[in-house]
Amino acid sequence: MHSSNTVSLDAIERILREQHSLLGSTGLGIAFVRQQEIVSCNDRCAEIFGHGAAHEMLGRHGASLHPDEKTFRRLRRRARLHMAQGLTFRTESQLRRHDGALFWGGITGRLINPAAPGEGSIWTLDDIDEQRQAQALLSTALREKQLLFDHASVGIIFMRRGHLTRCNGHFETMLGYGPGELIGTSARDWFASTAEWERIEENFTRQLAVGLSSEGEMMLSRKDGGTVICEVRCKLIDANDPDQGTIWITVDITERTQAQAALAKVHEQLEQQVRDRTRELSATVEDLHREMADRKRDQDRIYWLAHYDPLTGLPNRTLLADRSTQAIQLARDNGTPLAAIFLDLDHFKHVNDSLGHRVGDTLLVQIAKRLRSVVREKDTVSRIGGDEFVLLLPGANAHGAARVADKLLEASRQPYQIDHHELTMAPSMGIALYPQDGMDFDTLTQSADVAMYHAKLDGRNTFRFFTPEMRAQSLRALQLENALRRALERDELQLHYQPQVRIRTGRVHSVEALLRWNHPKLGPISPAEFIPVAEDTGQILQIGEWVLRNAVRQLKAWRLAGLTELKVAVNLSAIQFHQPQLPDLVSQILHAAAVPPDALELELTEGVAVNDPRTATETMDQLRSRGVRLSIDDFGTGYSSLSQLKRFQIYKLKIDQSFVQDLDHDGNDRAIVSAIIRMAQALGMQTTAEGVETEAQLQFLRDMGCDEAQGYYFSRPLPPGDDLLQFLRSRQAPAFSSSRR
Ligand SMILES: Nc1nc2c(ncn2[C@@H]2O[C@@H]3COP(=O)(O)O[C@H]4[C@@H](O)[C@H](n5cnc6c(=O)[nH]c(N)nc65)O[C@@H]4COP(=O)(O)O[C@H]3[C@H]2O)c(=O)[nH]1
Repeated sequence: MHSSNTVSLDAIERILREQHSLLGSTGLGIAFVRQQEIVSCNDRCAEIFGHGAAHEMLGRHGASLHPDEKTFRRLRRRARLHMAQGLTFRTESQLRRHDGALFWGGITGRLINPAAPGEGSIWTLDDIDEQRQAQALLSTALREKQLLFDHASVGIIFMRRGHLTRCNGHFETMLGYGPGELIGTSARDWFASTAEWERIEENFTRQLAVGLSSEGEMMLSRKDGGTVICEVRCKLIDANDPDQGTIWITVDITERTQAQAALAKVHEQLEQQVRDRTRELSATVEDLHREMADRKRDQDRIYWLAHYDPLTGLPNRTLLADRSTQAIQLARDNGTPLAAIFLDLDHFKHVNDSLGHRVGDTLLVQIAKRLRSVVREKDTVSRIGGDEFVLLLPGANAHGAARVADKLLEASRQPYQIDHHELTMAPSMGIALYPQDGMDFDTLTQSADVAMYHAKLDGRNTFRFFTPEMRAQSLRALQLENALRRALERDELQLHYQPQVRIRTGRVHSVEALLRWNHPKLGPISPAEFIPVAEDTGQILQIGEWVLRNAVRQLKAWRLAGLTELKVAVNLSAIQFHQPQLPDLVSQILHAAAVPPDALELELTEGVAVNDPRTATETMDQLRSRGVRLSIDDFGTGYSSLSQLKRFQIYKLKIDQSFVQDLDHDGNDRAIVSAIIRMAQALGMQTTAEGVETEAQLQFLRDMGCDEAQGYYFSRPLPPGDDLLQFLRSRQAPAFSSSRR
């Protein structure tokens, strides 16, 4: 062997060792294959296929390294085509390990000598199973991501430097753009306004600067101009590199916002309704409270009015009745005494009539206070009428009640000062004791009332204890008083007229009006009986006015019927006479009936001037100056002085019938009557004798020179009917004979 052409054995061995270590140190598996079997391989190759050592691989058929025969042949066909051209065949294919498990391998194959394929091929193998699995995972993840991206029900956009770099279909649809149309657009293009964009940009920039994701709502503009309200969540793609841009997840909340707005509106409306309703309710509740308070106040007021006297604030009759009933029960249960005092103010009416109601009211209030101050706390002082009070004294016996009555009399002596008036007001009191004078409220107060009436009869300004005898006497007076209250309104009063006959001529110049009262149950009641009652209660004023009016009206009728010179005489009570307005009233009545004043004669009793001659004179002057004539009735029974008679310029004296009655057999009466007639003549006054019943009486009177006579001898007092008219006509005074004297 030539040394230059021959390779020494050592050299070959060295080369082989080098190749062996080269094959052993590479990370790739390397195998020589001839006739589809492995003839040589390195350890890595054995390791990849799951063998412990390379020699275990030797002789293995290529097909056993592939998943199946079919795969192996397909790969072999492809490799042969390639390698036959001297090219390296590369592929990735699944292979089978020794334990049967499949794995991915990266394979390259090359023929050792393309010109002689039978020399075999050399294959390298890389275990890329993990890499393939990672790739598979990656592509799955990417696919899933894309799916998510494409089908997400939220808009997803990627922004970089204010421009949209990518977005999903949902976002495009949301804004009404076609696929890809938004790529590259500026956010300003699809923000509802520049201001809105700047607001969002500033917000997001601020929040992203501190590494937070940013959230907010924004208003975008659709391609067709509509507005979309979005909820946005924005995040930097790479927190360390803001240049990478941001990803925005957007949710169209237009409908939700609108629904919320609508809901809020409905809610607000509802709340408004609730507020309105609440306001209405509280107003109603307030009204209700007010109404309840009003009602309570009204009820209290009604109760008060029903139980108290509004003027003095003292309990009224109702409350007195309640308290009396309770006190009576207590007295009965405990066997303790009880007294009631009925108190009536003497002549209180005069104060009212002369000084007016205001003074009268003030006086009553002061009196009420004084009464209260005299009695004890547990006693009741009540006002049951104009000037009537009842004091209920639990625990008081006769002695105690008398003491209280004394104290009341004592207290009443102190004058009351009202304006510039100094007034004294004396009480008349009646005392009734439980149980002897009354077992119940009504009887007890009635007894006290009766006793009071007797205190009045006994001269007033005093008190009397009730006695059973009083009741019988007073009952009639009380009955009359009550009945009299309704007499006028029930038209029970009537006037009868009694002619006054001129003795010399027998003619009638005037008639006297005499009041008649025919009560439906009590029958005819004499004025002598009921006039004092009417005077006592003050009813005389009303009645007296009625008498005046009717008498004058009747006179007018007679005058129109031809009795042109007839006059009428009307009785006037002292109480009427003390009315300051009497002269005006008389004038007004005469004027209304168109009757001349000298056709009216007012009959006064002697007593009218006794108490207050000055005022009486004034009233008489006034009446006379108006032309009215005045006469003194029942002359001889009172205490008229001659000087008074002169001063009063009385027109006529009427001789009381008590003197006339006994003229026949009583020398005294004859003397009195003749003296009266002479005196009257001396003073220039007319005389009329009352109660003339006989011719003898008339004769005497005629002889004495009496001017007129009146009595049953001529006529009883008659109602103004035909009989009377006939009588008057038959004795009509001739017009020429009429004179003032
Ligand atoms: N026995 C007897 N009596 C005769 C005779 N002629 C007349 N009389 C009665 O004598 C009374 C006369 O009236 P008087 O002295 O003014 O007395 C009256 C008068 O003071 C008063 N009176 C009557 N009417 C009124 C009135 O309208 N106002 C006022 N204030 N008092 C009146 O009542 C008193 C009684 O009146 P009367 O019962 O009508 O009684 C009348 C009359 O009916 C007679 O021949 N014999």
